[in-house]
Amino acid sequence: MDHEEKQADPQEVKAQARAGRAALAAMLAPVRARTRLAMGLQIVGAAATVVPYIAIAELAKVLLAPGPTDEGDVRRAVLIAVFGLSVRALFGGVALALTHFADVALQASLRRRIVERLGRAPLGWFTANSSATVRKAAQNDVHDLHYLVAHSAVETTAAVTVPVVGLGYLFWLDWRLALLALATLPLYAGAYAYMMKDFGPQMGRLNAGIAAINKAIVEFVTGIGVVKTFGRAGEAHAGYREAATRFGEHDSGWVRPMLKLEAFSSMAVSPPVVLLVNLAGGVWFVHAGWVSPVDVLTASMVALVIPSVLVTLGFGAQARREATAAAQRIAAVLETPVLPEAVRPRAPEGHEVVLEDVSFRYDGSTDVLKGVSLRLTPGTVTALVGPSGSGKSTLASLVTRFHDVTGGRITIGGADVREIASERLYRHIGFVLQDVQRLRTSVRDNIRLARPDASEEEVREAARAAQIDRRIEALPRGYDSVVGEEAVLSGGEAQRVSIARALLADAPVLVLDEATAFADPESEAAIQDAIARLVRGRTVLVIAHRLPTIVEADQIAVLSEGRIVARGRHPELLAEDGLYARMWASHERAVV
Ligand SMILES: Nc1ncnc2c1ncn2[C@@H]1O[C@H](COP(=O)(O)OP(=O)(O)OP(=O)(O)O)[C@@H](O)[C@H]1O
Repeated sequence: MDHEEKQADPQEVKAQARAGRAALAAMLAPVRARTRLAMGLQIVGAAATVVPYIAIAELAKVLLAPGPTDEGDVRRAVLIAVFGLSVRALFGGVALALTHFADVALQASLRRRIVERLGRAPLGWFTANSSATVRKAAQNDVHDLHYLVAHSAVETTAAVTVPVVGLGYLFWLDWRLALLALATLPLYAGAYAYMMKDFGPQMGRLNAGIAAINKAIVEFVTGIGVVKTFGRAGEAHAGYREAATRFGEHDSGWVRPMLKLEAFSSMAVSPPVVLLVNLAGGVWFVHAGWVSPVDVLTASMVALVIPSVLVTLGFGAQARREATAAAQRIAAVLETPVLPEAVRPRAPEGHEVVLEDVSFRYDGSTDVLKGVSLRLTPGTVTALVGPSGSGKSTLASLVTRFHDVTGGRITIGGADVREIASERLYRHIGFVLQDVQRLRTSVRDNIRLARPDASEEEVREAARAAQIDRRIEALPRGYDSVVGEEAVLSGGEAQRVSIARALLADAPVLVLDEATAFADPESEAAIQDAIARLVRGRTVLVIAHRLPTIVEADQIAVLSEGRIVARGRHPELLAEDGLYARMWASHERAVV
């Protein structure tokens, strides 16, 4: 196991942090004005928080003063306290409402921008991985901004304003009282600075330790079958034990002393200690004749408020860190490459598909397809065959414009696919792929995805032709069953739903990836039958895995390492005695 603890390059970490802050600032720009207004209101509201304390002190002075109590003074003190509380509630409430409205607007606009951007992303961009990223960005990451926008700005403002105004009042009252209110803070700050001294690298080591333990657990669990079979449980445990021991050593070496220090520093700002210091010091001040007992009481109340600022600032910093990371992920999704839409779109005339000298690379350096030219005549089936990795799926995905070619061009009915408006393109071209697109909605809606206005009879007709109608009718709620919940479909069944969808869409050009392995012969025959119906009369490009499709195809294109190395019908290619004949021979051997 690798125990090397990788330390990130500090320059890189700094650049990352800068990029994160910039992404966050750009994302929050639309709500900045409202956030600032809310902070302004909150300063007034928070300053008013101190007013009742002062009013109570004044009231105490009035009540404790020798001689008869002046009712007018009492009433005035009470009114001032009520006024302070009201201003605080009103301004604080409006400030929070403003930031919450800003947050709702920001979330909605970010989600809209994500959807709008993804609507223009090439379909080839949508993989399982990218779907997870998008889901995380649209749900969790956008939500992670909530605390920062709706709460943090306003709460931090309040947390800073209250002690500052309170201290200002204490300085006005007596500077010694103000300093007394701050007396325990240097202890806290000193302990905190000491804890933070080595924090970054130590946390890195701690996280590396946890990662090592997790890795050992995953290794053990995923290999448990092999481990048990060969009676090696002891050895497998050793990896975990070693990782756990290292973690434990580090834990006792750094974390435990830190925890003691933490407890000490928290105690320095805890209410009992603050109260004790202020009252004890206050008693001394009173004896010295510097202040009155009522002033000591007021100062103690203000001193109690001060530590709360530390907690709120801590939360604020944490929220900012999380929001920064979230903003970076959202920014990445918002920068998803998009397929350019033609300014003056063209309409295809006819259904012939022509690939002219097409090249393609995923990564900007290696050509996966090199100078591929191919003509797909309307009403014929072209079968793509070739070894694994030769570029068959890539070629099919270019015809459906899941990606744009990096060289050459592809035309449908004489128009470059890049010049056809995408909505029109997908009325013209249908696809049934292995990685079957199943939506979490009713089977009916899955079938009529391309034609939402299709009648019930048309949906059923398509399902019948795709040989899936009886299976759907046997589902708990028939066509209303939700795919993935009530309708758990096997690979073969899902592909037949896709075929029904393509039949209903009735696009004249069809790209088809035949399923490789759906075991039972009944399902196999049903799919074969459904496909035969589907391809009839269309321009078809099929990634062929089944013998009948290949043998009966009007044209077979043999791909090898991104080039078409042979083209023709089955008997012609066999006679050429090249790659195709070799593939055929090994296939026959495998079948026999
Ligand atoms: N999304 C992708 N990003 C980067 N490279 C890819 C991507 N998809 C495929 N490739 C690479 O392109 C080459 C052609 O892959 P492709 O899937 O088109 O071949 P294939 O003939 O369809 O293979 P198979 O029969 O195994 O499905 C391979 O080297 C593959 O690694």
